[in-house]
Amino acid sequence: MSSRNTKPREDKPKINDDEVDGYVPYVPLKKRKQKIESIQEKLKNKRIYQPKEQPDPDKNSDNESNEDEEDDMQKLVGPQAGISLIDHTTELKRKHILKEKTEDEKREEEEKALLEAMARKKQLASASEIAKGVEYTEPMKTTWRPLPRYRALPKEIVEENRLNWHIIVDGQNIPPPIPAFKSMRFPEPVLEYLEEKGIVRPTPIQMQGLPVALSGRDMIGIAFTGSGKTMAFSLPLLMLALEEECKMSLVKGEGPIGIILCPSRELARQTYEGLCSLSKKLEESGKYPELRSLLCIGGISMQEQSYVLDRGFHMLVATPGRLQDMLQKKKFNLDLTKYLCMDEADRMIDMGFEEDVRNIMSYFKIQDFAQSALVKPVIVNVGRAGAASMDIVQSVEFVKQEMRIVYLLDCLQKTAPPVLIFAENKNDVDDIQEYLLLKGVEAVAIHGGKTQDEREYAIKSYREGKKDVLVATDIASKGLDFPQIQHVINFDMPKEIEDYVHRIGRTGRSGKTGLATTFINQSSSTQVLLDLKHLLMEAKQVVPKYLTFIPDPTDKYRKADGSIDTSIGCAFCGGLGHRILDCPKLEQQRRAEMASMRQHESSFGGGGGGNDY
Ligand SMILES: Nc1ncnc2c1ncn2[C@@H]1O[C@H](COP(=O)(O)OP(=O)(O)OP(=O)(O)O)[C@@H](O)[C@H]1O
Repeated sequence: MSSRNTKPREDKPKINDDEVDGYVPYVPLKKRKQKIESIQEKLKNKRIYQPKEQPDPDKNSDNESNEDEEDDMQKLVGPQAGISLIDHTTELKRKHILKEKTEDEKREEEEKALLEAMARKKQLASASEIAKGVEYTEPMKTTWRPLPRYRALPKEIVEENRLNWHIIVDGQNIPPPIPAFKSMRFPEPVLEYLEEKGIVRPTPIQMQGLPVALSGRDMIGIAFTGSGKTMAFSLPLLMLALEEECKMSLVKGEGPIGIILCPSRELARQTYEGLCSLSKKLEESGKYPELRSLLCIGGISMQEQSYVLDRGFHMLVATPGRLQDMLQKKKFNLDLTKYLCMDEADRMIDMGFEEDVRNIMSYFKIQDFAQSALVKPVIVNVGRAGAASMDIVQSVEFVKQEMRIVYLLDCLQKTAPPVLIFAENKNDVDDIQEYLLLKGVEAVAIHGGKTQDEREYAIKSYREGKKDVLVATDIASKGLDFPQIQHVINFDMPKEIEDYVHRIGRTGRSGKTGLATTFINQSSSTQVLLDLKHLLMEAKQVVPKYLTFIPDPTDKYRKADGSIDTSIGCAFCGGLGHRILDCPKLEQQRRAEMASMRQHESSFGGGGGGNDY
């Protein structure tokens, strides 16, 4: 009989009480606990990069015929066929192919087909590697391994610990979560650095993500904003760089050992600075060698970093466009590169960097490197992708368009500084800053129209507490970590709920609470307001009346007890107020793809120019 049956369930995981004592786990989403298995199942279908399915030699002929059907489906739909998946599904409906099924079954099947086709399309294998037919099937080897006492933990205890920390995993031979940095075998200076930063215990994504990445396994990490993902991918890179440098010192023309790709310059700089501080700490101890990092983003010249380039460098933090440019110019190569991390990978693809990322992949030569971006990947999920942090109080207010700027001043009184104000367009950002300056508020602003120097000045002075308010477009919403932001004000509701989650996620970080105020009015799109309503419900926040009056198409998915299965939402964009089949973002992407195909056809078609063999 298991101990679970004989004594009351313990809140604390069973590993080592010294290590976990006092650990306060993340506030759970109630449903997740109850539905852990069903979520795991859904995770497999989520819109994340999935490895190419390996052919199964044991497959029987039935399966083969299924595969044929799937292949046929692939040929029939998608951009290459010129028929969208949505149109294809509509056509299927028209032909009554799904006639015998219940409404729910039909919807599930349609969603599944859509997701599977998308996952196939999303593989990030480099074109040239595919052409060469190179296949990598084994994960990278590192010398790191969990301490013997963790390796010896029985499977049931490991699973129970994951459950208690709300960690969901998927994949083969996954290392156990480890609840203490010390037990992860980091060098003493790294532990000191973490302690100085107030980072005493790993967050759940770090407990599980670090052992996975340190073991050299490919990983897809999903966790909500502000939960410490940066450390989860920076520390393994640092350790790999250290291992390689200790084996053989890097010289001019060598490196990087690993790359972190970021969707914005600001995020890249923040991650780069973190790596530099960690390396400095190691070197200053006198026990470890110098590890060099290079920042490769638009707006800064490589000349400035000639010291690093002249000596070879271990770690590279870059934005995709600039990295591709540097590779083309042969400023460095990826011959020694073993580690690639894409921070906010889905964002990067959304922002149109997919082609750049594919090109970057084609510069990898190391045999052990992934052919399709991921080999036997481990999925680590802590919190629904796209869920808001439970440490944020979300206030949504109906404010007329023309009243917003004046009302901002009242809003600023709600908390002490620092305050971050988001607006969708650059002109609004400029107007708000100007207005606040006139009213004597110390405000700085950033948006894509500002020079790199202006952007850096704004971020630096705000981060150092010299300015009370930062006004920004979404440029500052992704991953930027400002200490202690008290209040985020959304001057407008962003077009997508994902952006809303990123924006408000600038507060309520590292276990602290924060406030987010959002102005809504008739100009906000109905779709995003519905998503917002469901997000507020999920996070147990007050739902303003205005939102409850909007006709809600998800009512049809409501169960007998009145509740909605909020753990599902849209599997494409994460919005809870609609399903994937009605996803506006997917529709937008489909249009963009069709437009780009037409453009492609018109630039290549009919020219009779011959092939470039
Ligand atoms: N284990 C920890 N304990 C306490 N604070 C931590 C811990 N790990 C990271 N932090 C701090 O929490 C803050 C947020 O971390 P980070 O920026 O990595 O979050 P994130 O998950 O990447 O968020 P986002 O999704 O917004 O990018 C940082 O200031 C970081 O120093």
